[in-house]
Amino acid sequence: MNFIEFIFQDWAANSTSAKGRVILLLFRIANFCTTRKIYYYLGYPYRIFYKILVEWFFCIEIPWNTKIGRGLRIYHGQGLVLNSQVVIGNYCTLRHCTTIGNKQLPTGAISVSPVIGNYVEVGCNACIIGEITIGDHVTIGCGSVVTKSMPANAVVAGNPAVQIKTRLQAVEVA
Ligand SMILES: CC(C)(COP(=O)(O)OP(=O)(O)OC[C@H]1O[C@@H](n2cnc3c(N)ncnc32)[C@H](O)[C@@H]1OP(=O)(O)O)[C@@H](O)C(=O)NCCC(=O)NCCS
Ligand SMILES: CC(=O)OC[C@H](N)C(=O)O
Repeated sequence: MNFIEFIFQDWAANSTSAKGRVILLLFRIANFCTTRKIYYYLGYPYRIFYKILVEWFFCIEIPWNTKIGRGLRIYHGQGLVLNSQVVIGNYCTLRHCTTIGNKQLPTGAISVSPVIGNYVEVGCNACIIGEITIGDHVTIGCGSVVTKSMPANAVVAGNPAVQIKTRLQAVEVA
């Protein structure tokens, strides 16, 4: 992927959200610094600019080096906080007031962060924390607190979040 393809890889997915497009364009320019060591050094001033603009003014924290697949969609573009160790697959959707990150373990150590599959849809006000895996095509309901791994195609909701149905069942009912 060349630079232009790299920085516009989320553009089409955010066709209904100019703000989502701008935030992810700014992120991908910073994220490009992960692709070669020379860009890590050359991109340092830009990463400071990115951090100040996106964290302080847009109130979105997506660390520059977070591993995120193509086609991420951000709806509503506020109050979103990701840990840099989070891994997100292709074509996922994140909404406002959502946190994805680590937790403190009983030993006092800090856990690793979630690994999220492809085509995962996250409702608003969700917290997804700890060493867990979210399978492909999972839907996470609004207000969910997800602390356990979830299988592919699950629709999960609640605090603590549990599987309430599969995505196929959700489609059959609709
Ligand atoms: C999780 C979700 C996808 C499920 O949708 P659905 O398949 O239509 O589910 P249903 O409405 O049939 O609900 C099934 C059960 O789960 C419960 N439930 C649904 N969403 C829930 C949620 N977010 N938290 C807790 N319980 C939830 C319902 O109350 C219902 O319980 P019941 O069987 O005791 O009556 C949806 O409710 C949701 O939360 N979507 C996120 C949307 C969002 O973020 N919108 C904001 C836009 S900005
Ligand atoms: C707040 C709201 O209903 O937003 C709708 C939007 N399409 C979304 O799914 O995020």
